[in-house]
Amino acid sequence: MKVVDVAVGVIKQGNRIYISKRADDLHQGGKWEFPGGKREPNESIDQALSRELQEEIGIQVKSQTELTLIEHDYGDKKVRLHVRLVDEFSGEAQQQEGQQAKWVAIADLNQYQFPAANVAIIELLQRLVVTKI
Ligand SMILES: Nc1nc2c([nH]c(=O)n2[C@@H]2O[C@H](COP(=O)(O)OP(=O)(O)OP(=O)(O)O)[C@@H](O)[C@H]2O)c(=O)[nH]1
Ligand SMILES: [Mg+2]
Repeated sequence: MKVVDVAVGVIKQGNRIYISKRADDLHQGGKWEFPGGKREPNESIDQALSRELQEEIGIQVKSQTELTLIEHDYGDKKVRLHVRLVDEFSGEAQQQEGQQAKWVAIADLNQYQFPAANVAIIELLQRLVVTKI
């Protein structure tokens, strides 16, 4: 099965992260996610992330740093998540297609249901907080 490259943005303001709810009819629908999406042909991950965050939540990324790379096989789909920390941006994060979204303290991320591949991202964020990024 072909692996799908996905640019994922962990958008951070203070100790809070922006999460949004995936539409019910999508892959892993109804779960919470970090905004982002599939890389298009001829696009770098940087470009894909900037485009997706502009399209999905209306912000302009000013800096992105690599956090981690996660490969996950959902059985029906294989993804490679290129996870980036975005802590500088302009504009106000707001869902452009009306999905639910919220800013959540890193310590509280466990209270939300994410796709299985995200468990490792949340563990990493919580570890980084303890050691202070
Ligand atoms: N955006 C995003 N996708 C994730 C996360 N975790 C995770 O497993 N994925 C998977 O990555 C894949 C691509 O994400 P996506 O559906 O946002 O892609 P997209 O915005 O390009 O959607 P589109 O196909 O409707 O244009 C999906 O199969 C999704 O289940 C996450 O935290 N954020
Ligand atoms: Mg998306």
